[in-house]
Amino acid sequence: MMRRKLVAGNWKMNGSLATLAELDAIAQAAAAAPGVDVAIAVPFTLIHPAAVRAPGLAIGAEDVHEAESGAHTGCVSAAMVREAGASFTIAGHSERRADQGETSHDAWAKAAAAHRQGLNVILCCGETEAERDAGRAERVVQAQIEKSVPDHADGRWFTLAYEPRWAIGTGRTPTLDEIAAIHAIARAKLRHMIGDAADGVRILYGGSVVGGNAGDILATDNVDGALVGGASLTAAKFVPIIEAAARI
Ligand SMILES: O=C(CO)COP(=O)(O)O
Repeated sequence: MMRRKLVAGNWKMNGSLATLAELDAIAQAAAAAPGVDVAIAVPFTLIHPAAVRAPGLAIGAEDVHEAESGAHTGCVSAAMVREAGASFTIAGHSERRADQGETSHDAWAKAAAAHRQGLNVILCCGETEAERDAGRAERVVQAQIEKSVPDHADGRWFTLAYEPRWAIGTGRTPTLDEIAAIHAIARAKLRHMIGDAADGVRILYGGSVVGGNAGDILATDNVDGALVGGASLTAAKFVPIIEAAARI
């Protein structure tokens, strides 16, 4: 099955109204790459101005609360980010697992809540360095997928991102064979859970993706795109990744 490549940025807790100017050149590059989908998740406060500034890009949230509304001080619902202009959200990012103690079950509940509001979802999984060193990477990822992928997930709204924690922000990446191995296992696990719909689900790789390694990573079996942190913050770094995807 042919899956369109998706290059997604994740600004994390970075960016400001001033840096939204980066979106202009990113939107231009996206328009010049009609075969590639381009998306950027930004802090809640930037969703609306980003969506207004770059209507040609998919703008998303980095997290949503699992409840629809209520007494959850400081939290933001899927309906709120959708109203602000988000078309998708990330769920289960490893930084939220580490910093906020989120579990795979939480990620599942957030993904389901986002889908109920019509948002697309990029759900993250990935092992720690200790888990990889102990030879447990495959089992950890399988267990995370088992617990966090909603039953009715399909490629129209659901994307999986494999982000080994030790590769995030470190400049270190797994080998292409290691990436291919985890992505194949993730695809098989999805197939076991959601059947043929698994063939339509994009599986992104994330962790130290930059212009220089994007071409090789994006050409790896079962890698349908990238989830990019640091290199998504400026057009100068992000556009070469979009261009690499367009050449595949
Ligand atoms: O966590 C990531 C994207 O969600 C990856 O971050 P870096 O690209 O900065 O390693």
